[in-house]
Amino acid sequence: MDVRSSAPRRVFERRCERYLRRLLPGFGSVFGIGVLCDGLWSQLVESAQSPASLAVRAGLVAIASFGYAMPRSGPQPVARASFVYLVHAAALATTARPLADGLLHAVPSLFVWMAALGLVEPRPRPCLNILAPTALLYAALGAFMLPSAAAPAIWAACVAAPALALALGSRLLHLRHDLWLRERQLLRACRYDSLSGALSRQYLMELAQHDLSLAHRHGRPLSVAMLDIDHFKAVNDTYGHAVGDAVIRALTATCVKTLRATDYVGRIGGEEFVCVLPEAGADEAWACAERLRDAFAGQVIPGAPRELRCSVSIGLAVHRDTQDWESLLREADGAMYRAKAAGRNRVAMAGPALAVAG
Ligand SMILES: Nc1nc2c(ncn2[C@@H]2O[C@H](COP(=O)(O)OP(=O)(O)OP(=O)(O)O)[C@@H](O)[C@H]2O)c(=O)[nH]1
Repeated sequence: MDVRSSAPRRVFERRCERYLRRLLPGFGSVFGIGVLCDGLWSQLVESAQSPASLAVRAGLVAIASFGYAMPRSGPQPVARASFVYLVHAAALATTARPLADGLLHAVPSLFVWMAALGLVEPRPRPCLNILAPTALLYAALGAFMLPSAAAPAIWAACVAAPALALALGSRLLHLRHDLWLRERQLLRACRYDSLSGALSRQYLMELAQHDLSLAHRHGRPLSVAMLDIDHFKAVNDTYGHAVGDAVIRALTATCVKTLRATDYVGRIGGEEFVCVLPEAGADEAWACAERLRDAFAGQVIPGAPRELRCSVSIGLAVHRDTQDWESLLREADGAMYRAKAAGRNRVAMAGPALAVAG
């Protein structure tokens, strides 16, 4: 199966954008240091290099730093990277003035920096958008400053460097996309139960603990419902496990349909589910549980050889000030067992004044 085609491309694109934004300061400053070192080297090796040229370079490197040292809220990273490349390319071109064939001296450095962009921005279009102004600048400089015999060398470099960046980028993009897909699959396998699509026990606990801390902090209500399918073993024994699985899926679907968008459901055991209802006090939780119980009891299980309806027993617990998640869950579990003992297909509320209804 080629999972690549089914992946939401925009999410991956946004991730690439964030990646470029994160790497730009490091990459830009290394580029700037490289440009300065290149200037120093030129001055040491070629005494003709005027100190003024080095000063101009340093000034341009400082200007380029606005492109990568800007706050995150600044312009788009592709525009900033393009600016950094163009200004650094102009800094490299300053060797063109004092040195004979100075422009040709700058080309190898520029070639390396242009080709290296593929490692930072592997997406073809943004990569070309960043490199195009720089390549055009050098092609134009070559046309104006070099004899016609030397200019084609610069033009070849201006085509070959972006081509190399694209080739590097395309390989990297492929690897990163594959890695990203695998990461998503792994995350999905950890967070969701494969049979029902409900949250996994682990992920439900993480979310619930977070929501419980918020409820604590802001003095808001939060309720937990523990659900257990009634006589599930008999369903399995009578109709087989495939129908049992359909019952599990039907209960999840009922929860998803019945709960509010801010509520969530997880499967924490074979036929046991937990619903977390943030912002719901006792009355709202009770109404929600009754709605859910009623909806499930009225649902015909798909795939059963004859008309089959199942029921669920629900235990409710409402969070109090100092309560932790484990004890809240224990209370909901205790209430659910009382709902079973009272005859099943009913809702029970934990607490000193025990209420059971169905
Ligand atoms: N089909 C299916 N069955 C499962 C799954 N996980 C657990 N079970 C079965 O769920 C049944 C649980 O039965 P019990 O705990 O005895 O409870 P019950 O029959 O629902 O009885 P009460 O809870 O007292 O109403 C067992 O037969 C398990 O084999 C699953 O993923 N699919």
